[in-house]
Order: sequence, then C-alpha cells, then structure tokens
Amino acid sequence: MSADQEKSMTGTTLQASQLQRMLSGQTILQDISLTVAPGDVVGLLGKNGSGKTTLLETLLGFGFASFGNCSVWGEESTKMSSDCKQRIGYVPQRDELPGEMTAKQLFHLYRQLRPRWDGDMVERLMPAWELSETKRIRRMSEGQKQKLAIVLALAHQPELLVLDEPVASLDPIARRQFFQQLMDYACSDNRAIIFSSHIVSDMERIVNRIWCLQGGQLSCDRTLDDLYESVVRVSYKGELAQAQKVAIEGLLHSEEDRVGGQLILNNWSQGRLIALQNCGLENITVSGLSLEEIFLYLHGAKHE
Ligand SMILES: Nc1ncnc2c1ncn2[C@@H]1O[C@H](COP(=O)(O)OP(=O)(O)OP(=O)(O)O)[C@@H](O)[C@H]1O
Repeated sequence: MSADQEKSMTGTTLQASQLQRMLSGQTILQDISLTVAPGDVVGLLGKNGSGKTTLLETLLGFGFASFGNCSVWGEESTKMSSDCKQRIGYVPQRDELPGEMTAKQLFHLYRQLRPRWDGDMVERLMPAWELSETKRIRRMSEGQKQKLAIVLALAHQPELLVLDEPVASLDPIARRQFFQQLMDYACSDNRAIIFSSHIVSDMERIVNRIWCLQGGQLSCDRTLDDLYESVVRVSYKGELAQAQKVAIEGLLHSEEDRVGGQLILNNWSQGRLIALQNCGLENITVSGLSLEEIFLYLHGAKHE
C-alpha cells in the first residue's frame, strides 16, 4: 500500500466548518459543519431548492464560501492541487459533456489526463449500459449522457466520488445497474461517496450516512442505522390528552383511531417507553420506518 493510500485509509476525506454561501445577496447555505471519512457512503436529501447542488459545488471548490471553510484531504477546496483533483470523481446535475465529441474521443483524452484510468472497467460498462462509443454526445438521450458521465467519473478509480442526482434520467433497469456498480465501487475501504437523489428507496440500499438539508441548513447528519433506531412508529391502545401529546419530546406526527393511535417520534430510546406507559397507554409496540417515511416525517410532509 502506498503512503497516499495509507493516509486516506485513516484520515478525513472531506471536512467543512461553519460553511456559509451567499448568492445574489441571499443566504443559500448556513452554518454547515461536516466530515466525510473513507468508507462513508453519504446520501444527501432535501427538497427542491434546499441547497444540495450548492453544497456539493462548494465542498468541491467550484465556488467560494462566504464564511467558514472546507477542505478535501486537508487541501482548501478552492485551492486543490491537481493531484488532489485526480482523486475525485464528480457527476454534476446538469450534463457538461462536450456535445461534438464521441465517447471514444473523450476516453482517449481522459486516458492521457488520468494516470489511474481503468480501461477494462470502461470496456465492460459501455456495452453493459448499452452506450455507443461512436455516437456524438449531443445525439445521445439525457439518460445515455448521464450514464456516460457516470462511467467517466468512475473510470479513474477516484477515492472520493460525488454524484449530484445521478439517477434522475435513468430507467429502472439502468438505475439497478448503476447501484450495483456503485456497491462494487464502495466495497473498497479507502473510498467515500456522496450522492444526492430524490429517489429515497434507491438510496436506502447503499448509503450508511444521511445528510438532510432544510432551507440551506444541515438538519440531520446521522448514520442510517442511527436514523432507523431514532425515528420510530409507536402504536398504542388508550387515549392521550392534548396536553400529554404536546409534552411528548420529538413528536413528529400523531393520529388516533377508535381504540388507540400512532405516534411518530424522533430521538426514540427504549427508556421513553416508561414515560408513555405512565401516560396510561397500553399494548405499546414500536416499529421502524422506511427512509422515505422518515424523510417525509422529518420534513413535516406526511399527512394523516
Ligand atoms: N447563482 C445563483 N444565484 C442566486 N440564487 C441561486 C443561484 N444558484 C442557486 N440559487 C438558489 O439557491 C437555492 C438552492 O439551489 P440548489 O440548486 O443548490 O438546490 P437543490 O437542493 O440542488 O435543488 P434541486 O433539488 O431542485 O436540484 C435555490 O433557491 C436557488 O434558486
């Protein structure tokens, strides 16, 4: 193992502290502190306009923070050396591929620029993903362009892979192939992945950490397991007075039926069961939620 590889196994891949970003006089990102370590597969969730693209672009140094700082492998994001950039793969939300070129021409170019180019992977993925090497990129469909952008981002075996809505234009079969490829890629311990997507069910299969952006602020930065254990559905028999309900910590949602009801609670711990029993509730059962349900409840978007 090289010294560089050893360093990235143990060190922090990416770090941001009190990050703020203003655009056209508006605060888009506010007070964001986070770290990414080798082995992290981070899913970035947030409503339209919550700041996901702006955050990813700022972390990678495509724009300057108005306050705070961010760095990749210890190098300030906006001043990264070319060595550092070589270790990153990025798929932007909007296609930025040169339309007049073919994939074959692009590969030829990239192979010269990127020492760790994995020609075997490219040769395997192109037919598997039904991509033409000889068609001009501008004649490709949006989904085909997105797939090509993913191949290009993966082909130099980056240690940090950042994907901004990589599956938005992909059909269900292509999405499955993409996630399989991403899982293979994530198997190597020294790699880290950050990707944003609105398709939460897909994300759930691969990530081990979740970031939620709400109005430009990082409202959640938790491991997936922690989130599953923390946000739960509690079913009960009995009746809760309004005053009792208001006093329940972390209550995200509640609904009642003739014999009892359900509570969706944040920050759940087994110790809280006694407090609910003390409210006179019986037959209390606690069950988990899907990531999509958790996301909707945390955003107050799940209705009775
Ligand atoms: N150059 C800019 N000038 C002013 N405002 C901007 C600029 N770029 C983005 N914004 C605003 O910043 C906010 C966040 O945009 P961003 O694209 O980061 O959101 P997003 O979470 O990626 O959204 P989506 O899910 O729709 O892709 C939006 O309100 C957007 O209008």
